[in-house]
Amino acid sequence: MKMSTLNEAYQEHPLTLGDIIPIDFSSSFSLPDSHTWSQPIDDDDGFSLKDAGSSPMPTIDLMDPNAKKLITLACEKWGGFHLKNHGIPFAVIQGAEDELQRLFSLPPPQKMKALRSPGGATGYGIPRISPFFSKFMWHEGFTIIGSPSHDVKKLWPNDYQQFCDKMENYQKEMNTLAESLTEMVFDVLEISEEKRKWMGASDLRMALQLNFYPSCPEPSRAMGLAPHTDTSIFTIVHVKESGLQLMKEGKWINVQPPPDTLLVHAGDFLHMMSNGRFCSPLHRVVPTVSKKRCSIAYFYSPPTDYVVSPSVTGDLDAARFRDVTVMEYIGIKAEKFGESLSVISI
Ligand SMILES: O=C(O)CCC(=O)C(=O)O
Ligand SMILES: [Fe+2]
Repeated sequence: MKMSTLNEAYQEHPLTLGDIIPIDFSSSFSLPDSHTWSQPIDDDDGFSLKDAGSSPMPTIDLMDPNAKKLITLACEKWGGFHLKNHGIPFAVIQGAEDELQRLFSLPPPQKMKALRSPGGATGYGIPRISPFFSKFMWHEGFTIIGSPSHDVKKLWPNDYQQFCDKMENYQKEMNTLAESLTEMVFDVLEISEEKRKWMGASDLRMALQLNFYPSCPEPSRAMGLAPHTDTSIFTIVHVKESGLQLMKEGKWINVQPPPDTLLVHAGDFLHMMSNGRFCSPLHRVVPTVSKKRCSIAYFYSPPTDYVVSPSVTGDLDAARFRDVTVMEYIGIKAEKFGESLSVISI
């Protein structure tokens, strides 16, 4: 069996404990200086968070006979879309969300038992991108790769099976969905059968990120999740609340998901494979209200030894990125973060 992508790559890029351990949010009645971002978040571009009620990004019906074309257009224009009729049973999504709530409701000392190790990829902790910012985010997370049993046993020694079952069901459904979306864009990009050999049924190697944004005493000065792009082909996010924003033409756009949809967006690997045609949108989460918020992000990526290379279809096009293995790119991202795509640009 292949080693998991992130577990392997992160061993080389350990963090300090200060960049893993969250504060005790439940006893923070005002925003500490360490978590206060300099600008009130909703003032920087005049795009009011009070308009968070609808999303300008397209909603695509997976059952639509034109789905492939619509997905292509949305990936070109936005780097993402809302997906309805995605086929994932409500009970599977609700099951995962219930377990997420159960986990983050544990008392802080209990959650600390499953703390991510400095060179590790899975378990409990603050966002892995924290070292790139001078302030901390109003966020706690739990990362799962494959079976979560190793980490969850530390939280519920006798009662971990339910959590594992719900998360594994969720991962299986997400894998099937991500694979069919990826097949569509790979067809459009004329990616060869040879380059798709890694795709296969019930692959549990992908990362699942449970995000929890505790209720916040001063939301307009806090950052839920700082701006980043994802290291994936596609990321599929289950989220109900507002707060997620995508950067489009220099402006932050609110992308409040319509009911019963999943949010799908491209990551850096699809950007590279499409030679820049599909964007990997910069995105962030801002706490819009003092209420808590949660999301589940599934990152669909090729195996570590896969060579990501731009698919150049037109005769006049030249590759804009050099070939890079998934492992190498994860290493570049761990060091260079937002500069990573320019590091491999030709
Ligand atoms: O919480 C969200 O809406 C987005 C989460 C996200 O961007 C991530 O986990 O990479
Ligand atoms: Fe993300």
